[in-house]
Amino acid sequence: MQDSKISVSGLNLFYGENHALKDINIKIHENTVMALIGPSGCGKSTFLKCLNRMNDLVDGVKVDGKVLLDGEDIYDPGVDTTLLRKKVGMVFQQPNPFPMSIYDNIAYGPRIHGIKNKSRLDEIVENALKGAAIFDEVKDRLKAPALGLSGGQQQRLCIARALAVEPEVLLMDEPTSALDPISTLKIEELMNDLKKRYTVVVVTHNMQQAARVSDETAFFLLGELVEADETMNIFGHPKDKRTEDYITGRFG
Ligand SMILES: Nc1ncnc2c1ncn2[C@@H]1O[C@H](COP(=O)(O)OP(=O)(O)OP(=O)(O)O)[C@@H](O)[C@H]1O
Repeated sequence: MQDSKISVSGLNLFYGENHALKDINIKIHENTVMALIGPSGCGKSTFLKCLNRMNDLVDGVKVDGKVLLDGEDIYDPGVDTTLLRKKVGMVFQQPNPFPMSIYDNIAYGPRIHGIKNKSRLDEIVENALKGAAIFDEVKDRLKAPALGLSGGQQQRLCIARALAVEPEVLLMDEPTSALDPISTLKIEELMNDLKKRYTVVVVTHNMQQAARVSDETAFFLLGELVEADETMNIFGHPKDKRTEDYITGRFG
């Protein structure tokens, strides 16, 4: 098995009095896709957002424990969260392109990080769009508004936008739940490709999707991580009865 890209130990998160994540310990390996599954409200999105400190933006949140990215604790007080979120990019459930051109959506992040040179930006935009398997569909209308794309195209554009700042980890929060089956398939194929260069962590409600796209799966229940293992073991030979009950549809 590959090295751990992310190593989480003793992670607890409270939203006020609500103990939403309870003593989570897990390793996420480099160049793999990890799926997070579990019933609604079990803490999947909360856990995902701990990996780039997006929860810091919520009032009244308290986090303790360690989240190591390449061995460095991302919760150390000295960590620059802007740089952290550059390394650990995120794609959300609803495609959320900015109300600007396709080109400017992708160039936005690199420009913020100081890249001004036109030919360098052109190159970044092209590579990011290619990396998200959407370049051929948009190459003749880069100056057109991003909001004119279909939902599935918008989501791949958002993936391209995340790739443009050269992340190492890509977090995806139910990235296909607002999409039709064909767009979903495209994103699933893309995930398989993305793991060659990035480490991907994806929240999904769709267990077939978890089985199709991921190398490892983590099952959460009521804020606890019940088990995490290779996907074929989780779906074929789960160790915990609760995992078996969930994947066989007995609850959730
Ligand atoms: N911003 C917030 N403020 C307060 N409580 C929150 C917040 N976000 C989530 N919670 C609570 O934390 C718990 C875990 O929620 P979370 O969204 O992580 O679950 P989830 O497994 O991703 O659910 P779903 O599958 O429905 O998206 C829930 O009890 C939820 O109500």
